[in-house]
Amino acid sequence: MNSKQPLLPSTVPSYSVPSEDKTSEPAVRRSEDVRRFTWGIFQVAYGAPVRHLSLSGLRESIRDFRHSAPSAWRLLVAIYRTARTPVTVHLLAAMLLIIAPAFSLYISASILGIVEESVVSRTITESHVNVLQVLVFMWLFIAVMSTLAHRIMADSVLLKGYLRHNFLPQLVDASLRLDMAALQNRKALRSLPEEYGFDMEAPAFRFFHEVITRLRHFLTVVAEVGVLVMIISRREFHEAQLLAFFSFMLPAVMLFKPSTGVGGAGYVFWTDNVDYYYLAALYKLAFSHHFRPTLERDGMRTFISQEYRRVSNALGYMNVETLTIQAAIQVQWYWDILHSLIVDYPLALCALVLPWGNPLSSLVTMVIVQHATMTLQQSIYQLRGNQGPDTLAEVFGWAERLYEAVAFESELHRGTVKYPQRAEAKGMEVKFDKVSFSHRPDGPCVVSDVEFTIPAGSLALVVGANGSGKSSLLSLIPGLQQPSKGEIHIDGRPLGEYDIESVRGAMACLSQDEDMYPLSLRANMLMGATPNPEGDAALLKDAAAHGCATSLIERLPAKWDTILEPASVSQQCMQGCGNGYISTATMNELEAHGPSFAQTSVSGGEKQRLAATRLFARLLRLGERVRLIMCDEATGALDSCAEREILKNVKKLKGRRTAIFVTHRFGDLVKEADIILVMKEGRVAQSGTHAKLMTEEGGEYAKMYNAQANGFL
Ligand SMILES: Nc1ncnc2c1ncn2[C@@H]1O[C@H](COP(=O)(O)OP(=O)(O)OP(=O)(O)O)[C@@H](O)[C@H]1O
Repeated sequence: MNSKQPLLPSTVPSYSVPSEDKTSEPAVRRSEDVRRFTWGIFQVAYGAPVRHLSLSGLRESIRDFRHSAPSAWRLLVAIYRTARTPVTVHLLAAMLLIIAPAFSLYISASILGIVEESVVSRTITESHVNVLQVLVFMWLFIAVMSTLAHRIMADSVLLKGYLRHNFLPQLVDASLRLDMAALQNRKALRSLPEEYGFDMEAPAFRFFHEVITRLRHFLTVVAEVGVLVMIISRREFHEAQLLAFFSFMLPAVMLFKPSTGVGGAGYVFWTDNVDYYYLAALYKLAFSHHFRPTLERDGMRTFISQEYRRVSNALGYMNVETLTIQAAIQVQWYWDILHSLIVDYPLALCALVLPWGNPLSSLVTMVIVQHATMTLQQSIYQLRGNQGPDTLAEVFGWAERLYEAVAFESELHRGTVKYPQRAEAKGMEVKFDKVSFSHRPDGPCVVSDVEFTIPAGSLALVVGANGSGKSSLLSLIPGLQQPSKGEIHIDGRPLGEYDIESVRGAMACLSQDEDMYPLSLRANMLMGATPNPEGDAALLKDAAAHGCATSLIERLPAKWDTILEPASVSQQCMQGCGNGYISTATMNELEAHGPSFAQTSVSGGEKQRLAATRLFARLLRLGERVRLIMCDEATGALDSCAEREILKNVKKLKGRRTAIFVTHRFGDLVKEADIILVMKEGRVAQSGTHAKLMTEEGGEYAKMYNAQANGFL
């Protein structure tokens, strides 16, 4: 959708239906790469098809092939080594499917030849009978074998299992190596599985399947045309002409007929019709339960209902269903007629020329034409249907991208120095030396030229207005983001020189909006720890007490085993893929016996209690190893008792560690802080103790403090 398009117009302008219906004959308006035309209320844009036969296109394809072929070959070999037996079976099945239709065509023509000879000579010899029997037996054998081969190719369960087992652990590592910067880079992500793909396709299978299937379908057509040439060479001139016509016209029509009205190119579509977007928004408001509480609360039910009717009337009977346009823009009419004559009704054309030939011979030719066209049709449909948007050269490119993803190494952290575990250390010293940072390379600096030192063991506060850069600043300390300028020093050494995992191992952080992982609460709290059946229960109890979450966990349905947001997996067949609708009784069965993926809702404050409990579990577990505690406005949703209690507990456990708190609430903490950094528009506007900052006249800190203090008057 056009981002400049206002979604909810203040006034709905009158709507006019486009005068021309250009559905069947797209009116091309632009001759550059992207072409556009109007389709009902929609604008359609598509890339000009580039897959025409041209020397430059051919050269480009060959160059792409040569570029990607080594990776493709490497991946094919790796797949073979991973799953020798399933791959061999798969390849044998593919070979059988290549020769089966051509062979069957050959056998049927041979049988018809024998029948024709017998009718002409009015006798059937014993050798003819023997040959006939062998041919029929072979025909049936091939039919059975190709049915089995189809099943093997379609199933591929074993092959997928091997691929999953071999490739997924590598991809898991690759994904976990992606740092925050890389996560914003779509190129780095494009070959990694989607987060919802757990029970979906096996890695590299699609590549293998595409390569084998495309080759198979191509070779199948070649083999069929080859057999047809053999058959034609044995027929009389008149029939041979007829056969030749169908053998070459049919593949030509089928192959050259564009698959859609835009030549099979991918396309996008949108509309500038404001009513359309307004109606879509009203539809969502009416049917989404998410908005029901606010709509009910504000008494908007009647308004939505009336507006829906009004805008629906304004839009009239225009089709707003994008499914039709999504599915396909129809091909030009003359292609459909040509297709119908040559491909769908070949026998009608045959019958046209019948009176000029030998009736028996023509009859045999008609049967051969019937069989040949059916077989060719099927193979060409498969060949075409299998062509996704990518060419074979592009499919080869998938292998290259997979290897790129597996080989990804973070650009950010190359340091190797382990952060020292000194028992006598007071805490972690954090120094910012003229540090600047922006979230995007071309974006504004959200941290600008920041300089400060937080001595080891001190308590530091970061305060400032919303958007002043506090969280961004904190994210630089564990190296989640890389400064664009300047350097951060930890205990006197540049952060970049450290093995970042070891520095992070010495930190315990709590951020603003922390979600629980889709695991049990117990697993959340003890993640990474060696299981200790006796100690764990005590640790969890202690952590929950510190995080004010004891009674909350008691109330949860499965206590510590509760999973707040389980990672759900599919439990239903896909309709429209040969499966029918799932009956109510079947759904009831699933509900009664299947595991529940229902989410357990907790309030914002309860979520923060659990996140705080996780922080305390880490602190209690790692003990002295943690030298820096960072809390980024982690108590904003808590009631004041819980907030006070949790902060008191953090301070209690702080010990000799350094602690950095980002806060908007100027409670007792400000008076205890050794250093307060006041952020304003990405810069440290002031720094010092509370007492010092309060004396700085007209200072940002005093203004904020007084505003809050006066708020309670
Ligand atoms: N991932 C991001 N991508 C782009 N810009 C971002 C991103 N995160 C934050 N920003 C922008 O950076 C600026 C500083 O945001 P930051 O979250 O650091 O401020 P803050 O002081 O912590 O705010 P608050 O008090 O509201 O939590 C803001 O303008 C924000 O919009």
